[in-house]
Amino acid sequence: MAKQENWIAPSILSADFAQLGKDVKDVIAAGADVVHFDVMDNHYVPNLTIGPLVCESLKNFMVAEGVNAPIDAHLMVKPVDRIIGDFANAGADYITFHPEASEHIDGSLGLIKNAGLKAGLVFNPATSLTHLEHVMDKIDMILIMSVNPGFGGQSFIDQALEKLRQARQLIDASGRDIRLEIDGGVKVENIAEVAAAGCDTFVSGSGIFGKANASDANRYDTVIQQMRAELAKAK
Ligand SMILES: O=C(CO)[C@H](O)[C@H](O)COP(=O)(O)O
Ligand SMILES: [Fe+2]
Repeated sequence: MAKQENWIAPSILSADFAQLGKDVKDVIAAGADVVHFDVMDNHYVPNLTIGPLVCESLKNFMVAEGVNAPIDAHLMVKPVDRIIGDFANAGADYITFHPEASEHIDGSLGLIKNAGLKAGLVFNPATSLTHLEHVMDKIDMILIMSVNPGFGGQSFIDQALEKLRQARQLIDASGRDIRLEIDGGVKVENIAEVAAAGCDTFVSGSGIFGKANASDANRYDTVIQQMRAELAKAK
């Protein structure tokens, strides 16, 4: 299956939570495609973020303001099953989870698919892609972590590039429309290399919402245009 259109997915982990709706509206208006919504439980990962209530408020705000972008809920929650329905009701469009956080990967994927959402598996730097073997027919997204999950602002782990290439081969062999997403340490400087490895969905938190862009009046337009220009080079 040919690579899908490139999507830039700002991670709201690095947004200003005191003005989350405004930050999301501005970043989508600046040309981003997807809202990457990081959910951390202080158990599966050593950090605590936001849950379904915030997802629902954000979705309602987006609908009211005409902000048209899918919400990509990255669940770093163990066990994951109980919270899946809450995120489906809260307006998430994609739900991805980590194989280590599910007792029955096929069952958890089924909960997401039966709720009418797109489903994906997330692979930490040391997690094998073999978890995909028997569930490729239920997957809409593969998310490769290029940092260990838990925090924004970490450095990109280069081994993720080889994993992206392997995942791209699996997607091509499946003949299905499966998005290949990267998460962690993605910036203007390395996005072209990531795209060349087969990625089509680029999460970036600190690279978009970071300090460098905080004081700029066109703060998100500039960085997203630069990312698009780099992606065009990678074609
Ligand atoms: O899932 C995550 C961390 O677990 C975040 O999505 C990720 O770290 C994005 O932040 P940054 O682009 O700053 O690395
Ligand atoms: Fe994430």
